[in-house]
Amino acid sequence: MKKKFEIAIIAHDGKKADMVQFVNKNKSILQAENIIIIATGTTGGKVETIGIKVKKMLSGPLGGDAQIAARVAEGKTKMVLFFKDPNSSHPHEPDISMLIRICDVHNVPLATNEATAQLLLFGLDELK
Ligand SMILES: O=C(CO)COP(=O)(O)O
Repeated sequence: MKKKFEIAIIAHDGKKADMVQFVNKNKSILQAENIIIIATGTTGGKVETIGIKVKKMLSGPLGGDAQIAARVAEGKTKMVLFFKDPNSSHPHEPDISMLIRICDVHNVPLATNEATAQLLLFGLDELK
């Protein structure tokens, strides 16, 4: 558990409060010294308010999901925790689909809801 392990967190507007709560709940796991957290812009800004260090990408609609997809493709991001809102539509849906596809192409663990995200964090030691 010494090698750097980059985790991306992303939340749609309707799920941002859940994400902040989730990150807070999992602080002890996420603040391990080798874990780097990156996020889409607005999600990252919210998570920073609880004292978590986050490297912020662009906001989702401006290309943040696409930037994270590129990092997955390059082998930099090793896990994606994405709290999608299934009840809202997004102008950047093509970027969201691209991110999901790229995770599948590169066999990178991707959670699209909180329950799965929790299981992935509990399984983190298996992956590192
Ligand atoms: O739109 C998003 C994911 O598709 C999230 O982006 P923000 O965190 O910038 O709101």
